[in-house]
Amino acid sequence: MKKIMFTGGGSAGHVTVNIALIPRFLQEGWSVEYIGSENGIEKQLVSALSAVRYHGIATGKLRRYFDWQNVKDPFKVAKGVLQAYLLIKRQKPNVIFSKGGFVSVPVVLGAWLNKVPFIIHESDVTPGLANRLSIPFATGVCTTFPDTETFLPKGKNHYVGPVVRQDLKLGSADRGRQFCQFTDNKPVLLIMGGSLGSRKINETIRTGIDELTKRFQIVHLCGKGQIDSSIHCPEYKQYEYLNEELADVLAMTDVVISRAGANSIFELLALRKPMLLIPLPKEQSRGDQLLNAASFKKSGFCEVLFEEHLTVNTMISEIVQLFGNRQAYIKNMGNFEQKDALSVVFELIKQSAK
Ligand SMILES: CC(=O)N[C@H]1[C@@H](OP(=O)(O)OP(=O)(O)OC[C@H]2O[C@@H](n3ccc(=O)[nH]c3=O)[C@H](O)[C@@H]2O)O[C@H](CO)[C@@H](O)[C@@H]1O
Repeated sequence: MKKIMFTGGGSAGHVTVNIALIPRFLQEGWSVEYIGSENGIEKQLVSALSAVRYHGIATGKLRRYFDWQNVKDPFKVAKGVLQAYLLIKRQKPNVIFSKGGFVSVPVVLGAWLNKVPFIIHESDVTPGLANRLSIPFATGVCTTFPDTETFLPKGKNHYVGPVVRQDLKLGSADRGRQFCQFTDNKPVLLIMGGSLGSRKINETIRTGIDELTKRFQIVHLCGKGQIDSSIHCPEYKQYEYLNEELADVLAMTDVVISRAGANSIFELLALRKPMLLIPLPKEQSRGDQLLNAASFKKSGFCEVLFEEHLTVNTMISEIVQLFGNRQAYIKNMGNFEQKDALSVVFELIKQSAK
């Protein structure tokens, strides 16, 4: 039986592509294991898959700011490399697939030391730090955006397009309304502040709640620990994070306000949901979401509101306008050619396996 090990984590954006691919490998009779951090979101998401064995290793975060943890973290990374090396040596996978995020670096090094081929996936236009460190050792790199090629060494690039979880397309609007106790005579606005939530977006939404609920029923995915229990409004439902219910909630959704994380926006595109994107600003990131949002805007899939212009008033006027023009965005999204990226990546991994 062939064996694959997946890695990737830190935020859900570094896990969902793996979650999309895992069922295909299981269906094809592969044994599937996962290496992630001891306590990250990947552990929570992968633990729900009973057929997948999870291994936790020590990880250090690659921070862009000063923190005393930065002094301890190199030791944790070294421990993680040793753990990953020994795990891979013992488990003998035929191939490793890495979705990036800081947990993936020790795994990639462990794979390289054990001479196990590994494929990387990069969802953003520009490769993240963890992937940049890993690319020189990788067998190949799958990309969501065609433009990523310019940042990769010759011969390693495989432009595959977005890999979207199949079950997201199977939602039911009726089940979504039942879950949220919503009616079907008022439009639904979904707010996704990225997989970890966004404080700034959360605050703005909550300040504008009276005005917004005049027009919309609202589902707010606000991030861990960010529920505001002082708000009691039947047309405003808050959740830290939704798993299996997300497909149903998306099915009943008319318009979305979202960060511009690559996985989220391609899922919204696949489901033809008009979106107002508020990309994570440059000060808090390497600017990948600004590029993602610009690319979607150019194709007519979304409107963009920069965080420096974000106020209750700009947000409400932009979302009302987007809702009014929603058919135009839906039409543009209909022109996007969906490739079967999942099968392409599956074949590529299969061919690379030793
Ligand atoms: C702060 C940060 O580092 N953000 C990065 C991170 O975003 P982030 O982790 O937010 O990732 P994405 O937006 O790409 O993906 C989020 C995933 O979580 C899922 N989801 C979200 C909320 C929820 O309640 N339930 C649920 O299932 C979405 O459907 C999606 O599949 O990775 C992305 C992909 O590399 C990057 O583009 C982002 O810049």
